[in-house]
Amino acid sequence: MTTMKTLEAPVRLDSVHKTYGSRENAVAALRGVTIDFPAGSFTAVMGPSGSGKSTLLHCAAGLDEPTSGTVTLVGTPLAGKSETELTELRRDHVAFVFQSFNLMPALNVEQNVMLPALLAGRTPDAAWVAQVIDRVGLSQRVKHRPGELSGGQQQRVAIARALAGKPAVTFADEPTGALDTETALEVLSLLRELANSGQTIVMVTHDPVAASFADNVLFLVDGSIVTQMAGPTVEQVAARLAQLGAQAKQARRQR
Ligand SMILES: Nc1ncnc2c1ncn2[C@@H]1O[C@H](COP(=O)(O)OP(=O)(O)OP(=O)(O)O)[C@@H](O)[C@H]1O
Repeated sequence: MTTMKTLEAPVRLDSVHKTYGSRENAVAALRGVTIDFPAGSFTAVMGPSGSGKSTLLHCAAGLDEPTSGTVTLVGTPLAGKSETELTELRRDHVAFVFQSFNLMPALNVEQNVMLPALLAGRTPDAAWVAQVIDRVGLSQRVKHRPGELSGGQQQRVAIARALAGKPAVTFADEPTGALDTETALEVLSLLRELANSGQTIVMVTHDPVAASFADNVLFLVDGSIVTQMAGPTVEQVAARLAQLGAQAKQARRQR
């Protein structure tokens, strides 16, 4: 029995606007985004280059501050929070998985997975660390350094590190961008499992295959969510992207 579904969504954006620069240099990266990411949901964020995907992820994670509107992360409104408060909130509830893995090259697999706990001044739970490393299939590699692992294995270390802190939310920015097809599928299956076990996953991707692992796809154009797709298939996502691309081209011609 889980009570997850009855709780407030761990990530909520309400009328979020983000404008970079000012006056003649102003760029409206988000233009009024309202969306809830429910507990245990896996959402893919897609859209053309420059449509605001990374900005949405950064605002949702408290890494960037909206110009207006509100972001609520695990029940805490982010407005007015200090950098220290935001760092603590992220440390306790949020994990990140990036295209570039972001592992420490001098540390082995086990040490990389333990690092967030050590940085937070906590004693890592060795049994749990061993369990998450096993879960991503790397228990034979605990003493290896990132340089001795394949790209897919490195990304699995990054996912194990994300898992180790038992975060409520994982933000992933093109997590399979640097991986071959087979390892990409392994990483996506892991993210899918995490969502099934109650974590909330928000993933920016350009890849319809990656998006097809999500429960829901948000399509951003020019800083607005123009459409959503539940239960996406690769073909449906690819077709919608092509359609949005054609519309954007036509809109540019008419300007
Ligand atoms: N720090 C910044 N200063 C000025 N403009 C920015 C900054 N960051 C992003 N932008 C602009 O905001 C808009 C949205 O950028 P964002 O990176 O969110 O898009 P994206 O959809 O993630 O793009 P891509 O798929 O190319 O990574 C773009 O026009 C971009 O040039």
